Amino acid sequence: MERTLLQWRLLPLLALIAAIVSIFFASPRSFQETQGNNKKCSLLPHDHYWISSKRIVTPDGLISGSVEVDGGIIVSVVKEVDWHKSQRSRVKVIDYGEAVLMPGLIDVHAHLDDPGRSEWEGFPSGTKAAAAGGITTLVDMPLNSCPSTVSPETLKLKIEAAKNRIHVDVGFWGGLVPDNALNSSALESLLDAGVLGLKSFMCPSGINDFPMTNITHIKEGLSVLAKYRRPLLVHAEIEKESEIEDGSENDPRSYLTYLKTRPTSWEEGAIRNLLSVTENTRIGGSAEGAHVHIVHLSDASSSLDLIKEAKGKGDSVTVETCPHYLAFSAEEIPEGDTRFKCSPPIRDAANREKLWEAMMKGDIDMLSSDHSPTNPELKLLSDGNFLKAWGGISSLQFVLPVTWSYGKKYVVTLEQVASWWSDRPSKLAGLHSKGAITVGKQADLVVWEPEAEFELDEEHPIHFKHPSISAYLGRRLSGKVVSTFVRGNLVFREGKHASDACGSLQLAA
Ligand SMILES: NC(=O)N[C@H]1NC(=O)NC1=O
Ligand SMILES: [Zn+2]
Ligand SMILES: [Zn+2]
Repeated sequence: MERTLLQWRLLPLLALIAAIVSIFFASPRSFQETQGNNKKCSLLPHDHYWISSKRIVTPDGLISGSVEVDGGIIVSVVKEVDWHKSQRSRVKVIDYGEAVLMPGLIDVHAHLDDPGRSEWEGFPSGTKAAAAGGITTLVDMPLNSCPSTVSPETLKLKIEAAKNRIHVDVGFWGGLVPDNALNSSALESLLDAGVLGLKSFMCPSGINDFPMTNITHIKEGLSVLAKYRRPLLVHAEIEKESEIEDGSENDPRSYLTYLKTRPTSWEEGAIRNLLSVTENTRIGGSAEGAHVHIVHLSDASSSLDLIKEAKGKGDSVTVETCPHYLAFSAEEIPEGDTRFKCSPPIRDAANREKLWEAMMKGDIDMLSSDHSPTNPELKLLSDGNFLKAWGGISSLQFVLPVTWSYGKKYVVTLEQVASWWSDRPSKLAGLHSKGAITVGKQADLVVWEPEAEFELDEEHPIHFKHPSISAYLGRRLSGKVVSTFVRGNLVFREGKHASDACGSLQLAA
């Protein structure tokens, strides 16, 4: 009798003590304390936790093990064999098993069109798509928003528009245009305001307040950029006579007509011209410290050869291509299907093959989306007029599975994907606290299942604003994003976003 009574009194007491102890150890620090009083930034109520995976992509190769995140920073990376129970007993462990844990993607080339053309995309939808695609940082292009980002005042408008509306981290490129290119104090004030570098066009951009630059503008721009050690990104096409003038004699619904209006000689001519000033970026040169990055290379022949040659001579030059040039070929673009229109254009299958070879050899340094959406009406989908439709591919959410799916044939490794999408882009943009799973870096991470296949059908949730204009619709891809972490915040998990937009602005200091 006495024993039962004792049990009755002691048991609840013991249970209470156990509950208090377990609460204390399971949630080590109050979430509110550590997340700037905002519980809604993350789908995970922990600030200090471990992530385990059998496939973690680190700079030292693929490991099976665990990554410890505390306060948004990677504080340890431990191989499975070295991971002792004592290390994890006090904190949450998320075990992703066979899913791959990789640094989050850094997309250095996206047009979010905000402010001013947010009906084309906008910061909320664009960054939600990024998070759902495993992109943890993107750098927004200075054109297609209105006004273009070409001065401290117009950068300020971007910053205002992005506040509390971005779900991943966002930086900005400024525009190098004739108005500021020959005015070093104007350029300096734009760089002082925090743009990560500049972007210019060697042909008409299609946007009225973003005129093209000539080689003198570019040369002057580089001399200012040298002081800041920031890059110039260049859209390298130059208008030359084409095989057909304006296509008026030809069928505007045929992709071949459009292709003939922008031949490879446009890229080659621009790159030849551009590389006449990049010798200044060599060590000891007048623009040492500046760097030239050629965006969205399409021509894998003469244009690429010129770039390789310049690199060989010590010019500070890099080049990117985009998933659409690696996934599609001119031969397969249906008549009137303007979803595939972009510039420079998607070329033939033999060129695509050469682009992949250059990726595998390391001659092309990195990838970017060049997500350049518009209002569906401007894609002229029912007309199918390639000559009049808006040029730009919508892809932001799909770049990881597209790279993986189309790279399978070439036996692309996970380490290469991380190099093309995280390491190299972080260096280009000067985002040195990002881009790798190593101690001290920000915990920008993507968890994904390379083997999981899915169909981009009507049922697939697409977060960018106008899914109907994406050339990827209807494709079957492999590589499903499971979770995305931005500075330790779990911003996306299994189709769901954290409710608040807690991305931070990445301004150059
Ligand atoms: N203005 C703009 O976004 N242009 C982009 N679209 C495209 O296809 N190539 C570009 O440079
Ligand atoms: Zn461009
Ligand atoms: Zn672009």
